[in-house]
Amino acid sequence: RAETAPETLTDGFHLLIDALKLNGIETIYNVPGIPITDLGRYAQAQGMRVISFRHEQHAGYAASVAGFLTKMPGVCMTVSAPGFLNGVTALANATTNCWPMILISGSSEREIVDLAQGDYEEMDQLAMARPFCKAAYRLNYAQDIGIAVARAIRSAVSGRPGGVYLDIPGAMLGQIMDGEEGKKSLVKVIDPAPRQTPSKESVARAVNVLKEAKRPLIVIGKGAAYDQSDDVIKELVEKSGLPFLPMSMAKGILPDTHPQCAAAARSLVLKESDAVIMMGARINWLLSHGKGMQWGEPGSKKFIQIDIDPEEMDSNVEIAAPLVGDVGSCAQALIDALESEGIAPPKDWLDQVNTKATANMEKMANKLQNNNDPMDYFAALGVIKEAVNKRPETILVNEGANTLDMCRSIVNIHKPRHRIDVGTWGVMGIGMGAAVAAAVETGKQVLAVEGDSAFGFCGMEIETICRYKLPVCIVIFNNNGIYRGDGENWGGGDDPATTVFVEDSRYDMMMEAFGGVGVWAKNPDELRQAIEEALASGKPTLINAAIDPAAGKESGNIGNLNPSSVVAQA
Ligand SMILES: Cc1ncc(Cc2csc(CCOP(=O)(O)OP(=O)(O)O)c2C)c(N)n1
Ligand SMILES: [Mg+2]
Repeated sequence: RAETAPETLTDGFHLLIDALKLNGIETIYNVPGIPITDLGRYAQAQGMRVISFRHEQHAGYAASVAGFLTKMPGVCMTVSAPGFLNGVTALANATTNCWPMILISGSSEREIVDLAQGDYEEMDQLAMARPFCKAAYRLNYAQDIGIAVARAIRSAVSGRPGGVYLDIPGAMLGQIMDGEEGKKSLVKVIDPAPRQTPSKESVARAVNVLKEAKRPLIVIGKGAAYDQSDDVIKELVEKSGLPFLPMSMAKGILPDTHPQCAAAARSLVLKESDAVIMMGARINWLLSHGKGMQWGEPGSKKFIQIDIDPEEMDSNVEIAAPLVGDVGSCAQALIDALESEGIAPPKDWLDQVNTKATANMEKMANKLQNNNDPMDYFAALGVIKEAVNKRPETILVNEGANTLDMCRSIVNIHKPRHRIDVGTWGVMGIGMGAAVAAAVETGKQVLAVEGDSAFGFCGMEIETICRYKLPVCIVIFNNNGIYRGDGENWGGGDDPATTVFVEDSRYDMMMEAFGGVGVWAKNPDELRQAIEEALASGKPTLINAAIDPAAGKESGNIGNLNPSSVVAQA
């Protein structure tokens, strides 16, 4: 009797993994649990990297940062209901930052959810996800997995990137189908984020604005960093001769030490410029909505805005020349048009900016060299600055208030996408997920500069960092409290409710508990030594840098966003 070949079968578990791998997705950031634990095991068995965290919010932050770094959607996988909800913060943050990620959550069967019959971790997750993401899909049948994953990838990366939710009821994973049929059902996405070129008229309009400008400026946003058109952006900046102002996560597309970098003369260029090219940068709260005294007289400048989303135009201020398209295509179109128009670089203006920037940098340099005891932010950041200048390949992760604001303006970045921070929302707790993703996706050394309060949002993930032996050096700026230590209650007195932080918390001992290197650094020399050893060894390290609790300002540079009470002042 001829042996009949055993029928090859596949199932939802394996089709989902095959669909992700077919589209070049090799990593899953997750917290295992019912009903997705086996999905993670099978993914590992099929050669995927499955990085398991202690909390889904940080797995989600890692997935979103992976999206920012790779232009492919980072994948976060969670259990139902509470695990899903923990992931939604990261999904919403990804959508706000325009970073591509896919949150895949196990869920309950529809017939139980729709009759609210009280399933294990029951929730109508698809409905809950919709307000916080770009697109949300549910998979009911294994044969739809190919097209669903394709749609999720395309939704995440096409146009303005963002978060996508994919709901997978547990039973669907167990559905079987013929192996060959299964293979045929898979879809490899073709050109998921097509280049979008601006119209000729829009380019001509922008060039006309630049022709009349005496003091033009380019503001480069994280959307430009995401686009990975680094060479074209550099060419546009250098051929046009314009000063450029990099937003926080756009630092490094051109090095902060570039002669046209206006970061150290930010107030001058925002106030005095008469034409501003916004390149992948939204005119939102981070730029005071384009209004107020920092922008000079109302109506004193014309905006050219490069954005992939036409609806971003006029969101806050009138845009004289909208350029709709991806950053690379728009920058190239401007280079070609400027060349044919022969517009001369604004030399006097650039000299004026340079003079101001140089003077400001000299003033700052003097502040960085101090041995105040206790150590202050300036001295500690002077050490961080040196370390990154010495190893420009290091990826800097940064969060906090003073720790964030001062690090952003003091520590130079020399390479694109080598600074990852709190993004558009200013979210605390992004640090450890970002550090894991940066290390996993790039293989590079990561230096995470954390406020002590910010670290508190994600500190348990140091166990994840140690478990995977990732090259991450965490420096906690420990001023014993949120914002500026806790002057009013510092030392706490007797009432524990008013003592926000323990004086001299020993975060370094936490790291030792998980097999990492822990150091308590109380002055710049100890900090320098500890960082040097960590970056040389690549070992997971946590340096607890003691910072003067009286240093810094409440809420760093954004205290003015706080509402004030008239009654309280009465
Ligand atoms: C999820 C979330 N919850 C609260 C907040 C509000 C906040 C902004 S900055 C910050 C902590 C600042 O203290 P830290 O010690 O990190 O830094 P430093 O000034 O150097 O002492 C908080 C709590 C935000 N942004 N996100
Ligand atoms: Mg603090």
